[in-house]
Amino acid sequence: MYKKALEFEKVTFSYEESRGAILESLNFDIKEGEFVSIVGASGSGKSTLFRLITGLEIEQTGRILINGQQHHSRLGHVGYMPQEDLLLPWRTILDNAALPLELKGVAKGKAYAQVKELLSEFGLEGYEHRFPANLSGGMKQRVSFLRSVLSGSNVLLLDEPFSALDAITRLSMQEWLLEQWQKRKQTILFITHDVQEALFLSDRIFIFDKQPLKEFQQVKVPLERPRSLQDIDRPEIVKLKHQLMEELRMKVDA
Ligand SMILES: Nc1ncnc2c1ncn2[C@@H]1O[C@H](COP(=O)(O)OP(=O)(O)OP(=O)(O)O)[C@@H](O)[C@H]1O
Repeated sequence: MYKKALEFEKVTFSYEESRGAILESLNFDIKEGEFVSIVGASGSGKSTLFRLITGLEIEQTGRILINGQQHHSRLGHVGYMPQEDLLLPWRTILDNAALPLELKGVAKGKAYAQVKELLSEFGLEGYEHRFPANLSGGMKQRVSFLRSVLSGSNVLLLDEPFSALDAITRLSMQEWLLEQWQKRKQTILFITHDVQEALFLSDRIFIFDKQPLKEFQQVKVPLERPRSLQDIDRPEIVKLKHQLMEELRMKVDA
């Protein structure tokens, strides 16, 4: 039996009961060290799922377990990287990256030392005293990722982290993320609108349909690791990509 990093057991959630449930008795689990992407139409509940996992929203019924444990408050038990980098413009890169440690009460000197150890791996060495406005989009996302890694959790939730980047930067960030994931062996849950990105990165893809979300289709990506960007051009993967895009289109039209 594999170790589970995240479990949903019969989870039901609605923002307002009168408007119906977003999730209804939903069950799924994610293995420790797995990379799972979620694709689905706008409004299908992807961000709501993240808000539940982070503890920003609370389920009405059912259980959510992180590393096999149900927490009274889930806040701080997962690393979360939002769509926009949310770096504080008045703080340097060093101070932005040290924020989760500071919030945990780690002394400033110790927090800086931990950040500095990782700067070169994140391609940020020499930039630590700059402010976010003086960094490229890809670099800002790396600072944001560094911050979620420093949260200390082995479960990371990434909400369309590369959607605002240009195509070339996006591809190099995808490769970089895979390298980091392979090195750190964290569990990643990744929201994207890009089926090709999901295929390149993931072990499994969850396809969210209409609400209420009771169950969803899952696809296991038939690619071994390590992967390179050329793998995406294999005929069987191109075929799967078109199939998934067609299914998503039909769900939107339905
Ligand atoms: N704070 C809120 N209060 C009430 N309803 C909400 C709230 N946030 C989201 N919703 C509704 O919940 C449903 C799911 O929204 P959610 O943001 O989870 O979708 P999504 O799949 O992340 O969409 P997108 O791809 O556009 O980000 C939508 O119908 C949305 O209108």
